[in-house]
Amino acid sequence: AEETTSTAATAAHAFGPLGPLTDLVVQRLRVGDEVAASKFGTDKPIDDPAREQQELAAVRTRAFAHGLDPERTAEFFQDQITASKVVQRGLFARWTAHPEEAPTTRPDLTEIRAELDELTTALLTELVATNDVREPGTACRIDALEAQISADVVDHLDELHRGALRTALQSLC
Ligand SMILES: C=C(O[C@@H]1C=C(C(=O)O)C=C[C@H]1O)C(=O)O
Repeated sequence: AEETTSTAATAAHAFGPLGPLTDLVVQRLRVGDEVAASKFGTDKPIDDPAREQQELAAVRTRAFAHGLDPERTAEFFQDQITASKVVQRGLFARWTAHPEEAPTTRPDLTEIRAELDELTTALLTELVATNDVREPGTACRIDALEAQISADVVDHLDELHRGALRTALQSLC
């Protein structure tokens, strides 16, 4: 049943010029669910500052190579990491309060991190493709809202993931 749900969610598309980027952001949030499942009930902390710094350093270098602003790009990825931790903390709280909802299998964090690395590449490509659309200003904010609100609906996001999506998109424009 889980598998069917995530396949259907992947098929949904957020609207507007920032829709494809937002679809990737939602995909990354969903990987946050897997990260939570891999850490819950272990001694692995939700926060891994060393891993985060390593990701952000790589992103700065790759942003420059892609012709993107390194600081702005790092800020976007910092938001993705913060949003992932919002999801992880929310799920930890949910699973602690309702142990019957906790995952019964524990995915491998190394494999999940490889998925996150692939999403980083896809996100960088989409940041390049939307560089003009993301010119700071009202038009970008409207495009971002359109993408965000449509993603809430088409991806059937719950309260936790809607909040995390807001965090993930907060410095898009
Ligand atoms: C996803 C993880 O959890 C946290 C979130 C991260 C992210 O979204 O990239 C990175 C490190 C952790 O602070 C992880 O440990 O890999």
